[in-house]
Amino acid sequence: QLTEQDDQQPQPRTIYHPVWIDPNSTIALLPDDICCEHSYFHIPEDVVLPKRMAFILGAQKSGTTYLFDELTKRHPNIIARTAVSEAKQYMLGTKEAHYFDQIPIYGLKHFAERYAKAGDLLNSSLTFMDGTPSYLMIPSAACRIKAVFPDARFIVLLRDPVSRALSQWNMGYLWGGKKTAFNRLVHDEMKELQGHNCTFQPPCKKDQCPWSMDYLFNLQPDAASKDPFSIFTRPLKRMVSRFLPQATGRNAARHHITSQFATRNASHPLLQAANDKTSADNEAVAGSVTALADDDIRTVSGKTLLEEPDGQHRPRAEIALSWRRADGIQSWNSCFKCSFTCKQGLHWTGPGDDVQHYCGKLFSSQALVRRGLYVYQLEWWLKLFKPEQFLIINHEEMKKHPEAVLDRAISFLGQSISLKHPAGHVVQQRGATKLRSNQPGKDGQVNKGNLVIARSKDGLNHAFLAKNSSGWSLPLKDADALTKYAHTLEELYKFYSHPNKELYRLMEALGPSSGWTGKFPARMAEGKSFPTIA
Ligand SMILES: Nc1ncnc2c1ncn2[C@@H]1O[C@H](COP(=O)(O)OS(=O)(=O)O)[C@@H](OP(=O)(O)O)[C@H]1O
Repeated sequence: QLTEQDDQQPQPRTIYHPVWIDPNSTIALLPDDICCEHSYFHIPEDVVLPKRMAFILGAQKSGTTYLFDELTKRHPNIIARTAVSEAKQYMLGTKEAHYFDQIPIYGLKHFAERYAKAGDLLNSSLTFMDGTPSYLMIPSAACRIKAVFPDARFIVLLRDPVSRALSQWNMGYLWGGKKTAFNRLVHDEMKELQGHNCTFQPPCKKDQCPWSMDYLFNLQPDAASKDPFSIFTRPLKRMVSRFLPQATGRNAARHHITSQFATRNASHPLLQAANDKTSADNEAVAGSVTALADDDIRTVSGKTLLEEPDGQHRPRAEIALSWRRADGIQSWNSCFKCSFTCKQGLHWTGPGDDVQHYCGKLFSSQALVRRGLYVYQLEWWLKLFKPEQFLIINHEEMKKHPEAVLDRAISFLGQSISLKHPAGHVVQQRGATKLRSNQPGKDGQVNKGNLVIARSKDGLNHAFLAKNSSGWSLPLKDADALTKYAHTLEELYKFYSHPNKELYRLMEALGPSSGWTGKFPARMAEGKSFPTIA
């Protein structure tokens, strides 16, 4: 019998693609990994998608623009999407689609159509590229890409996380908006991370970290002297709730799954080697960390909070675990949640989703510090894709040997390096706006090698406008930044030394085919990386 509804026009069939996770995978998803479930979206049946899709995933400020431009300008078979207009060529034009990292998401047709204007999507000799550098740190983006392009290829450029952070801060500074000091941003983020148990980092020895009490006294003497403990309240509350005997059912369940995860994770063939090596390190730090963690808990509560309901003390080692990477950052995802960039004014994600929850409310979206925790980001991507789908490049190497890196990237994308044009050449792609040539710009802007340095006072706009060759470098807005923030930079180098080590171990586990070589520089080359405004 026909109902009123059946009488209506047939609705287009909506297929939501939950993200596919290999049922045989030895890597388990945690409850906090649910953002994959929230990443579903509609794939229309009639949408035509590129047969071969590749992404430069990040990291932001690691030379992604240079690489993207060189690949798409100099290789006839590596195709960027078309620009809407020449004015928007460089920002959100051809390079950064920002499609998989936003909610609400536009229809896939919207994503595909600008690629379709640039080349035949079904031509399997063409590789289409999206160079959005925030994808790497957004777990939900990985889920979505998995649903649409499970066989995509990924290029990941990684730069020393400290100079990367400074470069990002400088861009924001130049970009306008709120001019917050670099050390202030770092400090706030560190607090935020600790508040979410998202740091492997041992709690600071009081006077040794830039985000320590002493540092805060210097930075904000008024606030700190009025209520010194307010500074630590939130992070410690989290710790307390985690270890209090009257743990909620959720916490108990979570703990159970966490242990399972640790076991399953350790048995994953890819990560096993890395984990084996890491565990010795973890054991080494556990003791000192335990004492510090204990201290902090006691300080806040005024009593011992480590008692089990039956009066037993929890083993110290278990507390220490919370600061260890394997358990402390039990899931990269839980420390980034299902973060997305929210498009302003729109409030839709999907059935039952709470948009606000995923829109940078839990963590600051700037993520100066988090963006540099590459190893955890990569582990997440490696949960969803095969290692051979990744090429991971040290930014240092690209600086020194750009042509060799380009060749490697071209081969990795399955293209022939014999078709690569010399530097400065622009392949005219179908439908693409003509790119400007490699000539020095107006207003004293000069090309230095492949880097464009704007010498004008309002550096950013000019740097963008002057971007007449691949890659771009922004003048350091605050010429004294390196001196002013020397202490914070120094502390950041210490902070990253552990995750960097873990990164190198993961790279070792992946083997030479990952593309990774060398290490990050131990210090920033003074005055070299950051030109100042003349
Ligand atoms: N060929 C080459 N090799 C190595 N590094 C290079 C290259 N070209 C540009 N750059 C440096 O890359 C920084 C900009 O990175 P991105 O293009 O990824 O920035 S962005 O994320 O798109 O905003 C930017 O860093 P800073 O100058 O420190 O800001 C550029 O100097």
